[in-house]
Amino acid sequence: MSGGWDALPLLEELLEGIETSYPDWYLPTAIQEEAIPLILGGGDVLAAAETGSGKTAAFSLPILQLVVEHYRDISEKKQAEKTKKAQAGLEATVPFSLSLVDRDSAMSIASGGLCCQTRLEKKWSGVRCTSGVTEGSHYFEVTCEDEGIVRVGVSSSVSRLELGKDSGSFGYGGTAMKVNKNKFEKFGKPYSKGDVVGCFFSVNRGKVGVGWTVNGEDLGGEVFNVEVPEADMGAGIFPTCAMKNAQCTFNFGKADFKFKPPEGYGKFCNCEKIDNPKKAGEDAEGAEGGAAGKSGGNGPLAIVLEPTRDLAEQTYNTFVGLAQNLKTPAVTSALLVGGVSPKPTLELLKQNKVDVLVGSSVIIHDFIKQKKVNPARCKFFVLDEADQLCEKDNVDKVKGIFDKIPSKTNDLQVCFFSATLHSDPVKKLVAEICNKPTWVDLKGKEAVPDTVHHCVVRVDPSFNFGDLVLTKGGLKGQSIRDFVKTDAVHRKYGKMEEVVEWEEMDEKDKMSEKLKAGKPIALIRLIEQLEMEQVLVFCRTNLDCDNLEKFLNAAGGGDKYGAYTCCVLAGMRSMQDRRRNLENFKAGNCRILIATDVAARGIDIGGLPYVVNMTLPEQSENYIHRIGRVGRAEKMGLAISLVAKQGVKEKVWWCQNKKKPPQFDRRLFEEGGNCRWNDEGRQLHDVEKRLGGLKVTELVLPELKLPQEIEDILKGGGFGAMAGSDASNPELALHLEQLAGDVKDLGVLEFNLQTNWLRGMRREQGGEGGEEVLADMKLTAHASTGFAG
Ligand SMILES: Nc1ncnc2c1ncn2[C@@H]1O[C@H](COP(=O)(O)OP(=O)(O)OP(=O)(O)O)[C@@H](O)[C@H]1O
Repeated sequence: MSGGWDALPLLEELLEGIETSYPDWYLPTAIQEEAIPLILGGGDVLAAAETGSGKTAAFSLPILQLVVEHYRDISEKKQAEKTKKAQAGLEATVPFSLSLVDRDSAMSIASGGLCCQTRLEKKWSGVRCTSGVTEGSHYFEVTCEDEGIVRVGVSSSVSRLELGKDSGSFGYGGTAMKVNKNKFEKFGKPYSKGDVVGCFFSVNRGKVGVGWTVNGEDLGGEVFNVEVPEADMGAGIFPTCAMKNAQCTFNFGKADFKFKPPEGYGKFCNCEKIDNPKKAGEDAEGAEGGAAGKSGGNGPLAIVLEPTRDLAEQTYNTFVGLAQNLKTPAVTSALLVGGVSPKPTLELLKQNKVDVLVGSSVIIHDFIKQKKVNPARCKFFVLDEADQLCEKDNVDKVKGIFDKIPSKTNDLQVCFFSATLHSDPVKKLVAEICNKPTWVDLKGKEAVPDTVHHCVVRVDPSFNFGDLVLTKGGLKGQSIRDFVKTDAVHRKYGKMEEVVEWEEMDEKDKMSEKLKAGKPIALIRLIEQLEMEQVLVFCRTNLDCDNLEKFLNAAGGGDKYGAYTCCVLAGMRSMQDRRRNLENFKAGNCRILIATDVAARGIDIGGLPYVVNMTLPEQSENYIHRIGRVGRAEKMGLAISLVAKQGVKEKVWWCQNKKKPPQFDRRLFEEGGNCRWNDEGRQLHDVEKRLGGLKVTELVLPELKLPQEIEDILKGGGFGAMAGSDASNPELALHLEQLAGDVKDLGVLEFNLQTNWLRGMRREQGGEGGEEVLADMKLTAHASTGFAG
């Protein structure tokens, strides 16, 4: 049982996006419940679930969230960095402490700003005080708290932190050496852990004098007294230390000194200070991040591949719909498919505004090759309808794209989605591009929704189709056969030059041709008998689609009120045509959508009741995808396949070389031509095997005898209605009856409450006029609850 959308770890804005764009998605589907947390958790995911089970949202929701989280992460890191730097800037200006910015990065400063430490053994790390002087005589102390080498002294604000290297820098180290201008001289005595080094110094009109004490012992007064060139003086002279693997604590005089300063030198903290000019730098990156929180290179963060342009467009629309309420940051999706100008997307890509790029594998591959899409930043790679993407022509493109993504550095997450993921090519690609993927297999091999009923109608070509007349449409009363147009594979009904007369054909060819002519007629009988409001019809080839369209138009196409209005969704049509046709069909302006496998895979047409296969698909996987256009989102669907009567075969075009039909060679493929006998028996066997049994119904023209369970559904809610909404369902009917009683009781209760309250009011006010209101209320109650108060 679903825990609801709230049980999924999705952002509030995405839940709002669902509510706004898809108000009828009351609960997540099973694949959404399984896949969303997995994808959000990171790692590669392979998800197989039945057609129409909501797989698109199962990957688009988590991908959108991961994109948002990626940007928020960057934003947060920048914010933290900024805060750290701001903090550092603040503390860097606290007077008489060790600067958090004027220091080497290996030098850490403890809170309080007086204790410093470095663990580098081979390299000097230094730090200067936040305050300095340009005048006067001053004293400070440094206590050594650790083994390691310490060098204590003063330096100008422009000197290097490695004390003693410049002319304005003076140091005395634990190895008993003093240093200025990088000149080391033996001096004083060694000091180390536990010793207190005092530094007394004077600055007077560009002259700097420096001397040291160890544990209170003066080592000889100002042992340096030198003129410092103005350019090396910077802003002034600052207490400084440099160390290797050591720790020490400064005392600028705020606490009592351990040893008295030499005569004439005051507490450094009492000086007329100048501030260390080195402040926390501006955070250029942080400024760029801004409210949108977007940065980190160009190119899309997610690439979603689809096998066809129509599907890519559909998935792109889902991304846009679900991302509606994402504002901080907003997530931009873009589409890149053939047949649609790429300009707007390329412009967005140029401006580095594309977060999710959805497109067909071929086109995205081309644009990557042309360097117009940069996959360098891609972190999420989704293969929808993955089994089709693994087919011969596609798989090289997919691999080509994958190879260009720096998968290791980007920690790339790869997701495969499809109704059928068990083929060898899929397994091979998974092994090549996935890293220990998690499987979500909700249906195993038979990823078919329970809401789809299957039915095979045997077409007997020996039936005299010429006797059938149309009962509807503009040609009502006329024989149908005159309008049937076949693919001319037998030359009888086509407009080919070498017409072969019917009498010249052998029996096998005649049967095949009659079968071809019989199937569109059977389709019309089905549409009429089942009173199909809408149906999606699959044909083998573009040519078959064209011919069926012509036949249906002749039989009664026309506008949306025509008996057999139809439009085509096939690969040979332009993108604009396909889009318009699909929209027309979805809007209910046309009854029959004729499609090829390539065009209709994954297409989502809400509540579609019927699919008819004019011929079975070559691969049984495609049967799953075809029939998956119905029975979506828990709606009932019926899939009917027109299959020849046993023993009869249909000759079909077999175009391996992609020649256009007029150039087709009608000889069989084995003889060097472009034809072959379609093996429907084998195809049916494959489908039956995949589904675990199919109901075969013999076609009896003009009446079709439908299986009882289909008749039952037709008498109940019908196909296209929600599963379980069948009014003949006695349990449901009982439940509705009980509910109706409760609703009625509630209405009575509310009515009584309100009338009593009104009567009370009336009595209080000494009462005129209340009766009218009561009468009014009674009317309202009648209207809303259907009973008298
Ligand atoms: N949680 C949900 N509740 C109700 N309907 C949903 C839900 N999620 C998705 N849908 C709807 O279900 C239908 C099928 O969704 P989708 O196209 O994502 O299916 P699919 O599993 O990708 O199918 P296919 O394998 O055919 O491509 C769509 O109309 C979609 O709007």
